[in-house]
Amino acid sequence: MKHSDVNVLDWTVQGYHGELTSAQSALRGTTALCASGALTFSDYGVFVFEPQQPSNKDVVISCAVHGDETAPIEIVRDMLHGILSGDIQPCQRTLFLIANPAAIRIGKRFVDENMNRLFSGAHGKGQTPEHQRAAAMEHAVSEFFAAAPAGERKRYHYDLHTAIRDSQYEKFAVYPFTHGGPYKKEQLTFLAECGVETILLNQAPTTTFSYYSVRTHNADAFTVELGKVRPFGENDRSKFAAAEQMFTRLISEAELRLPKFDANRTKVFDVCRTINRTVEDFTLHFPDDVANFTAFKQGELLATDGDKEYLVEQSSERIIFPNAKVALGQRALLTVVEIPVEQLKLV
Ligand SMILES: O=C(O)CCC(=O)N[C@@H](CCC(=O)O)C(=O)O
Ligand SMILES: [Zn+2]
Repeated sequence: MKHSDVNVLDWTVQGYHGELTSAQSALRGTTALCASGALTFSDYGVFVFEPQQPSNKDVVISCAVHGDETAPIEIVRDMLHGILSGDIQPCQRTLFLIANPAAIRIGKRFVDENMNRLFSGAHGKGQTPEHQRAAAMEHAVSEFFAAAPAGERKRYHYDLHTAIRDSQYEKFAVYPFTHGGPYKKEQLTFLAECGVETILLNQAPTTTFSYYSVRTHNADAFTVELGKVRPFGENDRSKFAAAEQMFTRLISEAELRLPKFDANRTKVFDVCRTINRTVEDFTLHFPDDVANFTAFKQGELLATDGDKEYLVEQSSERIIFPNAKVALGQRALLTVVEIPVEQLKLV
């Protein structure tokens, strides 16, 4: 059986669940020779492209940390099929990850635990398949970066998601905590070229996949939100065309030429509060159809966590990622305020 005969997404989900024929499962650990290099099917949901010619970038593109966020899964699937068919000819080392096949199978955000709270060691505290898979994803990233040729290299990780709600800014990215380090104009420009012109600055360490790659591997890494969660086949791919094109260019061009940084292109929001759910009796005091980045008036009640009331503290405080159903101890809501790009330490 040839690698190009399989649908990499079906192969991943069925292989993870032990449902492949022996001919299909025999592809695990094998390599397909492609137009510009070799694509190894390292494991279910783990695909490593090594170019024939030396490159200077190591790029990780991941999807399905949340299993119902299908647009990124379609993008990764189609990029892999493009590489196998020769339509995409990468010249940069690239690791593609389909992170949570079990959650894809049931069409849910997760099975037992939110995988995007299990990185940077958090997976060591539990035994669910999601804990194990988060560890496996970290291992795949570590092996990939460790296997790079010697010399000066640039590491990137784009962890692709879609949001549960509508958003006033359809596409946005989370810039993980930099520990005081500068923000990169090149990355803000790359994201803007992807159509991602809204950035959220996280101001604390987290257990997300993107923060893991920043902190552990010194990569430029982002959680990239490409619109709203929809079932497979219902995504309007024209909305992500710029992002797909830029990810393809990133891995296919020896030197990606970007326009000059333009501070006016990007809106930047700083996280001002993280509101956690600590008790069963947690309520959000606004409707489910209130979009991400909606601004509230000072003094308005946002949430109650048992007896504790969370009121809007600042004018123009906006909400993002509200979810009253998160597990106890987890983030149920962030509030953000817009800040001028000029306020950032930029390099
Ligand atoms: O729409 C939502 O409420 C959640 C969308 C989502 O999965 N967002 C990520 C953000 C990760 C980060 O902060 O870098 C998540 O909640 O895991
Ligand atoms: Zn997500």
